Amino acid sequence: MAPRKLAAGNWKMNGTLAALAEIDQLLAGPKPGCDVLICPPAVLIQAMAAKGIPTGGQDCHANASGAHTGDIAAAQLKDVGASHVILGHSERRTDHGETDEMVSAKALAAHEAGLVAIICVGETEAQRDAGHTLDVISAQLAGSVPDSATAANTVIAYEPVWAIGTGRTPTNDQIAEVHALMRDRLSARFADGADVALLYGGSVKPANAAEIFAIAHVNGALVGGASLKAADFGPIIAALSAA
Ligand SMILES: O=C[C@H](O)COP(=O)(O)O
Repeated sequence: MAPRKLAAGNWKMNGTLAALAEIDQLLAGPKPGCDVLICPPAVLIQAMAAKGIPTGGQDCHANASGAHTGDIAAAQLKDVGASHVILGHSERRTDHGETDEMVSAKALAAHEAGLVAIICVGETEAQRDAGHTLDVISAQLAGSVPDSATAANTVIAYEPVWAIGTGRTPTNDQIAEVHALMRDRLSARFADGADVALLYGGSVKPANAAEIFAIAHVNGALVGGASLKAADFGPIIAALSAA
């Protein structure tokens, strides 16, 4: 089995019920040649899933239930229609102090609840400038991906922190280097590591999508800002379908 192609939109803390109509219209067209997923704020998951839109969460707690005010369990995401959950996004790692160990525990909880975990890794600009990118990615993969991972329940997203929301992207060679490393590491550790989908994320837009999707071991994208507008996300889905 080859990795499945996935165009995943991360709405972050954006969007309202009114925004669902636009994305609904986009996905109502002919079936694309790739999987499409929208990860809206948690309060919109149920309404989005009810429209038949493949939907994911942006975080979950490592525990199945309990006294954790403000948190959401993986099974609760699943209960309202989510199929995936983004974990370890750099904004969670920075804003909420999430460590690799915490991300791994959350991913295990997601797997146990029957969700696909989209586990994010990525270096800061300082780490890249210091020549530490490959070491950082290796350590994040080793620490954030639990032993329960398979190609069916896990997707890895490479998101250089400095490329998120900045309009800057790595060179094609830089993306290729990290994706090849991730493929090697996953293949060495997991029997079906060659089939785990690897996404690139960070300032993906219609103008650069086709070029990024042509890079070896790039199986799709985790798209932030450009997933909020059908006029932008549509061409990205089309580029991945054609890749
Ligand atoms: O999860 C998505 C990423 O953080 C990328 O965001 P962006 O496409 O707005 O740069």
